[in-house]
Amino acid sequence: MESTYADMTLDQLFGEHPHAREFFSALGLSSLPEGQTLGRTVAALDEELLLDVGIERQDLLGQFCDYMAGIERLRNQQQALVSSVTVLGGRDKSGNPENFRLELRPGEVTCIVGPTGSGKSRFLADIEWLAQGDSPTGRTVLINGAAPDLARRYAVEQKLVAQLSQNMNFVMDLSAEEFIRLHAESRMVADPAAITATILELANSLAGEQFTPVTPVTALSGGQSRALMIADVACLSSSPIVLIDEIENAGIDRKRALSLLADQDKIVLMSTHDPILALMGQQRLIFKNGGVSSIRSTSPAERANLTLFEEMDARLTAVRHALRNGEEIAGEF
Ligand SMILES: Nc1ncnc2c1ncn2[C@@H]1O[C@H](COP(=O)(O)OP(=O)(O)OP(=O)(O)O)[C@@H](O)[C@H]1O
Repeated sequence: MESTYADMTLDQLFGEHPHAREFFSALGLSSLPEGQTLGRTVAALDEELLLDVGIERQDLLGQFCDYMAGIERLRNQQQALVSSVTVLGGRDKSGNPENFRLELRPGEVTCIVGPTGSGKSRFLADIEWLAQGDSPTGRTVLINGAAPDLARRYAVEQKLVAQLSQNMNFVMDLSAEEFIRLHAESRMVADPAAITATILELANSLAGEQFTPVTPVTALSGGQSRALMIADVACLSSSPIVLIDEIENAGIDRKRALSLLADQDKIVLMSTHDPILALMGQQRLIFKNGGVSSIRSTSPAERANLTLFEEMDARLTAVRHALRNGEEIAGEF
């Protein structure tokens, strides 16, 4: 394991494992050269710096591995909490039975597509509510194959489901840093300052437009709030299920946001009208008239098309930027 981490560059390491950064921040080693491998970085660390943090150079990688193994254990515990979510079909708006049994596992992204008003948000609401045949759709949600107990349905702490919805309005008079730090402290993490810094950095890497730690949460744009909440859910929330009601048009790096959540072994369900997002999931549910009309796995051919659509999207993004900069939209884009 030590050599795997040692051979990764720091930007790779921090990109794939957001928690890795906290280990170094907690040691006071926050400004590390990100282009270098971890092994080289450790070899080049100043002797006095190491003396200050009280750690031997040869022990640093081993301690880092222990820390990462601890993070993995925590993740497994969370996974043990919810190893599957099963949704049993109910009925569509006309009362026709849906006849499906859907099993969702940690680390999977499931997309929900269908025309406006076809019941996508209702489906997410059924999961959020852990419906037991008692919602307008008559669907039933099982956790680990069984009906969840009442405490789970009404829990305010340790909620199973975190929800990211399209409209996010903050009403608190706090800066982004204060807001996240309050959350970190309430979750009693070992180093709230370090995790707050990680979340703010991650959110900025997802958001199109940067914001600073002192930006009031009420002044964040839609995309920035969205990015902040995604980073927060990925790093701080213990909820194993994440429901996302549309992240298109939010001006954030959608692909990274999704893989970040899936990498944290969350069960991700996302309602979307965006074809790129719809093909990013492992499977998609197609809605009609309030019911699931079919379930499709993303095929290899669709994945190949996704690459093409992403290139088209990148071109359109370039046009959008050029328009915003007042440029003429002519020639190659
Ligand atoms: N199976 C159902 N039985 C009864 N009512 C339903 C059913 N499914 C959805 N509805 C109701 O239909 C309305 C529209 O559904 P919903 O808001 O979920 O659509 P949507 O696909 O999310 O639309 P949009 O894409 O515009 O957000 C809601 O009032 C919802 O409660």
